[in-house]
Amino acid sequence: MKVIISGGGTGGHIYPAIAIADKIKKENPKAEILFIGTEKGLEADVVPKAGYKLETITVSYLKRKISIHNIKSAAMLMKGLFEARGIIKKFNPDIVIGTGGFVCGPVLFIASKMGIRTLIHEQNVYPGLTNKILGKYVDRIAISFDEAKKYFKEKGKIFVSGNPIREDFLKVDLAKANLKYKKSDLPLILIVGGSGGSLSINNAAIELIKNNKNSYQILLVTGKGHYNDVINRIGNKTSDLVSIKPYLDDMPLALKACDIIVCSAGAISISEITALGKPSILIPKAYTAENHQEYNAKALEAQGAAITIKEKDLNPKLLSEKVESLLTNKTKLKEMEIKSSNAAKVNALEIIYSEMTRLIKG
Ligand SMILES: CC(=O)N[C@H]1[C@@H](OP(=O)(O)OP(=O)(O)OC[C@H]2O[C@@H](n3ccc(=O)[nH]c3=O)[C@H](O)[C@@H]2O)O[C@H](CO)[C@@H](O)[C@@H]1O
Repeated sequence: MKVIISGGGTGGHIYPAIAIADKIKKENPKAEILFIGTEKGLEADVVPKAGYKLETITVSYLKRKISIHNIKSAAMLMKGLFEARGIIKKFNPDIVIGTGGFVCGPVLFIASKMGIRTLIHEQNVYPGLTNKILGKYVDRIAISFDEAKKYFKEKGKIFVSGNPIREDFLKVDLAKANLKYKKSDLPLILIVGGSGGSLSINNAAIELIKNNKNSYQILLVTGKGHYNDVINRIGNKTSDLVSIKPYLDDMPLALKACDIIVCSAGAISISEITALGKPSILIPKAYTAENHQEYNAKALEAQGAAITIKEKDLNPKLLSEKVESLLTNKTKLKEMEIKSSNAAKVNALEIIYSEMTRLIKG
């Protein structure tokens, strides 16, 4: 079996792609897998580290309105289409899978025109622009939430899979996780603003760190682009109970070790949080397309597994109150853990794998 997988830009698109690749390899160790991404996206770092070959193409994002930017992007798109065609022709895959991000546009479009089987996966309730356009051309559309159905015209191609997450999250060892991330018996608060970090979450976390009365540990993951600024602003106003990292390559260990996670509301982060049954304080990023992170967060809050703070309401005092009120109410924390586990959907990989094999055979 030969498979091309394309997905890029942010972790929310790349990690589902890696999870699908790992599943294919597990079921079919002889399968050949090639990733197509861009040089600048997070995939350029993460995909080779996961042990997969990555080819890159030229790509630029489209704005949702007509603009000069879009004319330039169209020229780059033509180049990207040409490059994608060359890579696909040479590799000769049985199927091409897309997990979102602009890079998927030319790859999946040209693959469909070349008569190759195609499948896309959408992680959010509100689909990304690339996937909405691709819906017309691909053979199958995997969605994670029933509500996403209404945004695609091609109803007959849709199936609900849920979000695929890396198997490491499902088999992570607690003792190993604690050894790596817990420095004492105090509760651990993991703070992370998705794969790119979040300025407003970092701002609130800096104050939390400066004012921490040594009642809990903090692991702040800033995002690579924010790290130096955060370190400069905190200076020496920190303690042994605080750890600050730009990015974690072993998120399953950190998530397993934490008692509460404070996080933006990306769809893949939420799937990982529920897979490990963690209570969360979710701060949806306000500028995401159609405010989709707020929908993600509200859905989990409605199930009693999370507390949501809107980005515009976020301040260090409010965050600190929410963290402390959870830590002092063990019954509520336990309840949230159970409800978080109940919200988990962990068979997405089986569903996607069986659909893709059916598609290849058919
Ligand atoms: C700003 C924006 O538009 N973000 C979108 C993007 O987000 P983003 O990439 O932030 O998405 P998520 O929060 O869903 O996923 C982040 C992924 O990166 C991993 N991770 C993160 C930090 C780290 O240090 N190490 C690490 O491994 C997480 O474990 C997770 O697998 O894609 C998601 C899925 O389409 C969307 O729901 C998000 O709204």
